[in-house]
Formats: sequence, C-alpha cells, structure tokens
Amino acid sequence: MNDERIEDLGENHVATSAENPVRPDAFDISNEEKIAKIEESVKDILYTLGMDLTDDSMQGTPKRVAKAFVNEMFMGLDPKNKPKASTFDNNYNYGEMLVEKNIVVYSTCEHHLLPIIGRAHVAYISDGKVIGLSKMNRIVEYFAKRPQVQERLTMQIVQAMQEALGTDDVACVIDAKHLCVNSRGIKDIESSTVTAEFGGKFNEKETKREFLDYLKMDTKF
Ligand SMILES: Nc1nc2c(ncn2[C@@H]2O[C@H](COP(=O)(O)OP(=O)(O)OP(=O)(O)O)[C@@H](O)[C@H]2O)c(=O)[nH]1
Ligand SMILES: [Zn+2]
Repeated sequence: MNDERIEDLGENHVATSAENPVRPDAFDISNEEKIAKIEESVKDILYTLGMDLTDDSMQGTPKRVAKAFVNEMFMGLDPKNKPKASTFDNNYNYGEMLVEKNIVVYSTCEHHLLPIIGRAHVAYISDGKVIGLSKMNRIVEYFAKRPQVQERLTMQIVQAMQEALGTDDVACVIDAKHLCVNSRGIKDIESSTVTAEFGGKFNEKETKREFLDYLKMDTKF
C-alpha cells in the first residue's frame, strides 16, 4: 500500500458520492501486473467474439487495449498521477473571477465503458492564492481519466480546485456527448449533457450569471 493512497483515501475511508468506488486492495499489484491481467481478459473477450487473434493486425490488440486502460484512459484512478496543483500568492491583487474555458474532456462512461467527449469550463475567485492555468486543465484531465459519470466528474473538479486554492469560490460547467447515448441504445447523435457545480460565491445570482455570460463569449483568435 503506497503512501499517496493512504493520503488520498484517508484512514477508515468511507466513500462519498463525490468519489469513485475504488477497491481497498487496488494498489497491491503493479501497473505491469495489471496490464498483463487485462491483456488476458481482452484476449478472452475477443476470442469469445470469434476474432482470430493470430491475425497480424490483431495480435498486439489485447496488450494495446490493456496499456491504453492502465496508462491513459484510467490513469486517474492512480493517486500517484494526481497533478501537483502549484499555487502562488495573489501578489497582483487580481480581484475578479478567472475562467478557464473550453478545456477538452475525454472521459469514459462507467456504465458502458464508452467515451464521453466534451468541454469543461472552470472558474474561481481568488482568496489570496492563484493557480497556474495549466493546472486547471490537468485537474480536469486527472479526474476525467477514470470510469465516470459526468455529475461526479464535475463535483470532483470543483472539490480539487477548492482544496488547492483554499476557497469555496469555485465553479465548473461541463457540456459533453456520451457515446453510450449517441452511438448505441437510443442512438441520439444530437443530444449532449450539461452538468454544473457552483461553490461559495458562485451560488450568488450575479456571480453565477457573470460566469455563465463569459461562456457565451465567442472570442476569435
Ligand atoms: N446520470 C448519468 N447517467 C449516465 C451517464 N453516462 C451514462 N449514463 C446513463 O446510465 C444509464 C444506464 O442505464 P441502464 O438501463 O442500466 O443501461 P442500458 O440498458 O444500456 O440503457 P440504455 O442506454 O437506455 O440502452 C443510461 O441511461 C445511460 O444513458 C452519466 O454520466 N450520468
Ligand atoms: Zn454509458
């Protein structure tokens, strides 16, 4: 059991609705072992479906899928990958909200393991600390790279920003397409899902309105 995991989950950890359900023994095996196990499982799935795994193009597929799962699509399940959210003192006394718009979200729906693709818009009002802009994108990426529901992803981003900045005044809106809705099941290619989480001052009508108005700006560069 590594230290980061203890720090992340805490002793006597009880999962809350804002956390992903993670097995307590999830970190007892290495990434290499995880990849080897998943490779075998994917082989089994493809074999069951009738694929010829000796085919040149397919031979490496189980390993490729396993590596994509562990190292990329679900890398955010590993607390070691949590980004260091560097903050600085707000020496220039910037007093308005800061909005990081259009952060690309590639996540995976935890019900069907199909892609969620969209944009996150994250805002905060400094209470003395400011955060490096790219760290906001990294926080979004970290929590997106898990099996997710969009509601939880939105809340996790806000919570992580609140912890990093030491303020409740953080908000996040995500607009995303779920391929489980667009490409299978109901097959509605047009619909997208909007979720929002407003902390602290962002619950005040005018502040919320200001944030949402910035999202309507169509700035050309
Ligand atoms: N609330 C929420 N639901 C989601 C999210 N991603 C996928 N879902 C939904 O999870 C539900 C799972 O419902 P089930 O009835 O168990 O699955 P299903 O039979 O495949 O459902 P259909 O998609 O309607 O065919 C579906 O309605 C999905 O659209 C998400 O991020 N948030
Ligand atoms: Zn789904």
